[in-house]
Amino acid sequence: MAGIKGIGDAHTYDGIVHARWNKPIISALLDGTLKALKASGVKSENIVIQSVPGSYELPYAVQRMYTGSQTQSAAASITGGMSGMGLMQSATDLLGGSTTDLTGLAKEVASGGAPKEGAPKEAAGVGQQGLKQPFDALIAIGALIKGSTMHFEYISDAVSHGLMRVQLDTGCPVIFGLLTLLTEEQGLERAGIAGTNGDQGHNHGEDWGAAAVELAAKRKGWAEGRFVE
Ligand SMILES: Nc1c(NC[C@H](O)[C@H](O)[C@H](O)CO)[nH]c(=O)[nH]c1=O
Ligand SMILES: CC(=O)[C@@H](O)COP(=O)(O)O
Repeated sequence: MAGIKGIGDAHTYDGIVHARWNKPIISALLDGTLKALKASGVKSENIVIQSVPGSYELPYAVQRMYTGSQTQSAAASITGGMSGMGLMQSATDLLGGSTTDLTGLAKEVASGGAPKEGAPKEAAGVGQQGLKQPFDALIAIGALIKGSTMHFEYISDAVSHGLMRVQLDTGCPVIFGLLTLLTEEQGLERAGIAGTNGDQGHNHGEDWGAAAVELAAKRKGWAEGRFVE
């Protein structure tokens, strides 16, 4: 692939779900992810952001988001669009009571950047017209910091396997934006906000956004038997 910039076109739909633990780290990672998506040409209105309490919830959330996007886009193509009905409204109606969990979670406008305190809050902007197609890629973002028990190991292992399972089961790329940290400092460095000025390290969110765009483009090519670099 000649370069990432520009390959995420106006028809690329990305879903992001982030945990709310370790908020400064998550906020920076989310900002970095959005920056990379937009730099590559993905439109803000085609990015849907959801939050969940903690990283353990990430596999379930991406799985349900993808299923919801498939249902939503199928219904939209049948009815010729669901104008006037917001994404989550229609997802709720279509998926019924079994998915009430996600519909109550916080949603943030992609252009608004970092997650704010006090989720849940009402949706605005992103996805209000409904998805015209299922997500091309999903990005799961979380920051696990090791404590003094085995909790960290169990969650890290479960989430890693869960996210892999979702992408292989659904065929939708799921970008692994889970930091498994021994210290908070490691997280600040990997979010690019370490040091006294808060600008040290490398923001891995930028890599995740770029990976999502690349996988979305390659996924489309592979589906048609086109193998380009
Ligand atoms: N300790 C951290 C958690 N813990 C919460 C779990 O992920 C989960 O939400 C809870 O067990 C309910 O199922 N989550 C993180 O993302 N980061 C942590 O450091
Ligand atoms: C990520 C974790 O599981 C961790 O923060 C939990 O801490 P602890 O093992 O001290 O309960």
